[in-house]
Amino acid sequence: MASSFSTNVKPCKLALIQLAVTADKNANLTNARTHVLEAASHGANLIVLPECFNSPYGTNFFPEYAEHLKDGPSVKALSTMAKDANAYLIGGSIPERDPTDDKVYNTCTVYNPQGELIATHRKVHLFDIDVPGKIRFQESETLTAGNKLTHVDTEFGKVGVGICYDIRFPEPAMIAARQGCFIMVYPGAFNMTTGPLHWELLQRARAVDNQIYVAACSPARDLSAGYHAWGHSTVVGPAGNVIETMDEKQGIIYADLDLTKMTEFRQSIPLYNQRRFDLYADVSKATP
Ligand SMILES: NC(=O)CC(=O)C(=O)O
Repeated sequence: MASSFSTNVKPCKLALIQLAVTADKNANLTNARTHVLEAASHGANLIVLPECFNSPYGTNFFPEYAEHLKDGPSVKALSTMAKDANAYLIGGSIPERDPTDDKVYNTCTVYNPQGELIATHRKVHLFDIDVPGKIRFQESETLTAGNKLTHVDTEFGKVGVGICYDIRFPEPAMIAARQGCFIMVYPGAFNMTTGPLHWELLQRARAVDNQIYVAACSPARDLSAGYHAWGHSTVVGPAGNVIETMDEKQGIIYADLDLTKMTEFRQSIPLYNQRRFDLYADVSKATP
């Protein structure tokens, strides 16, 4: 099966904004705006914020900070930011309350340069882990899982979106790549146990298996908070190479994404024409 992504698109400059998150939602939104406009002033036209950038990361905080997408302050602020930045904005994630069932979701909202909300992704795989003596976290105590995969059409090509724990599952990235996405973007907040072990490894794995770009954007580490994020927001190329990464502090990294180079790499190692779907299933065809 040949690769189905289009190369007839503009190159783009990606920015990952590793924000310092506080307990003050308005301050978080103001900080996000400052950094989004800074990224845009450096030429970024695809800008990404971290998981849970408007609230502390913790199961007790999700219901307290949750808001409706229709008229919540975060969606309004993000839409204005995207418009003022004249850029696509992958708005990290926020705790979302659905007015129809009152359930709370960990939701990424995506905006075009006109500030229109063009996609939403609710975290599909909830972060429920228990590593004895290290970390126990059960998102399902207060969150409900989403039930769809998310691919967003942009003028730079199709973008796949997942949130944090979603990266541990190879299928969504595999499906996105085979359905024409050139990048998977994961707002995410790994921690001091799983970050050093798996953060970069998983990004490189998703990239090299699928010959796509992968970007993961974390909050900055705050040792006074209950959850210590690993940081290290990173962009990985279609060869599995780390293009750009950073430490645990607040900051921005940039990467020029070039689909021509991606095509050349795919032609030199042509996995897309060599798959043996006579021996194993094509998960992208089995999507409900
Ligand atoms: N926070 C997450 O959703 C995931 C995580 O930290 C991990 O997989 O490790």
